[in-house]
Amino acid sequence: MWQDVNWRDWGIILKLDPDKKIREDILKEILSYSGIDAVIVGGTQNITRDNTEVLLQIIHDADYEGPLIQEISELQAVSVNVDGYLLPVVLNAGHRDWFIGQHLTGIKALGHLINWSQVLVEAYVICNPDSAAARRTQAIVPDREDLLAYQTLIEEVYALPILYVEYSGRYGNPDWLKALKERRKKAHIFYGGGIESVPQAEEMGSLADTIIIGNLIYRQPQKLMEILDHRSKKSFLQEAYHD
Ligand SMILES: CC(C)=CCC/C(C)=C/CC/C(C)=C/CC/C(C)=C/CC/C(C)=C/CC/C(C)=C/CC/C(C)=C/COP(=O)(O)OP(=O)(O)O
Ligand SMILES: O=P(O)(O)OC[C@@H](O)CO
Ligand SMILES: [Mg+2]
Repeated sequence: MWQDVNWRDWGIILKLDPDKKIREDILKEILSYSGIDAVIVGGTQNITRDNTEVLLQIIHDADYEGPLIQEISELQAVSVNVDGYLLPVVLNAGHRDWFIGQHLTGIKALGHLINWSQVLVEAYVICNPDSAAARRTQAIVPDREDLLAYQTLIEEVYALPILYVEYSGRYGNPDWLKALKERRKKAHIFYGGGIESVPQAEEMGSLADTIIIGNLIYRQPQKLMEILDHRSKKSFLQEAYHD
């Protein structure tokens, strides 16, 4: 799958959480907007097969034709009803489970069934110590120097395709993203965390290759629609900011 889509051109991804509540009609309205390049289904807490399949069915029923990706955080919730998978590896995890342990377990359990062309690895650096993801992975919060070193590590040592700068729940430091952008040689940069307005989407959209919006969908769907509307009208991510 991944070799057939221009995922490096994705500007905005929506991340839908099976554990979060939203009215179905509002979600379907959001999914009908044209400024969405891909939808990720995933989250950190209470992800089950049941709530994942319910959400996937709603997305399949909506007026959305783009890529539908599952970000795997629970082995038992892996679904076949998606186009592809993003597999997180948390570089700054304080426990090896989130860097290597869960992955070994998963490969031993499902290895014979996995079509690896459907899998893309994301190297996470979790920067907000108050996020559920940070607590779950016992993340060792990086400073600016650490973050830049992680970038070099994944480009030159591990050769991973995506650096995911994860501020989940909090707006990050644009200066850090600027430094990553200036140094970047190979790894595509995902930024996610606290995007709640058009100026914030523009700012992080100009620094990261792809921005991910999560909580806003549930907290202020109207604001998300403003961002998507603005993007469709101005094509700001593709034209103004991608150089
Ligand atoms: C059909 C078939 C067999 C398909 C194959 C599927 C496949 C590719 C299997 C791979 C096998 C494998 C290697 C499995 C391991 C899976 C696994 C459990 C890996 C660990 C993943 C991981 C490191 C999770 C940690 C948490 C994390 C980074 C989650 C990502 C999502 C995230 C950060 C959400 C935001 O959460 P947050 O905002 O903090 O919290 P809220 O939910 O409260 O908002
Ligand atoms: O929920 P928010 O803060 O938008 O963050 C998006 C995403 O990076 C979460 O994994
Ligand atoms: Mg979240």
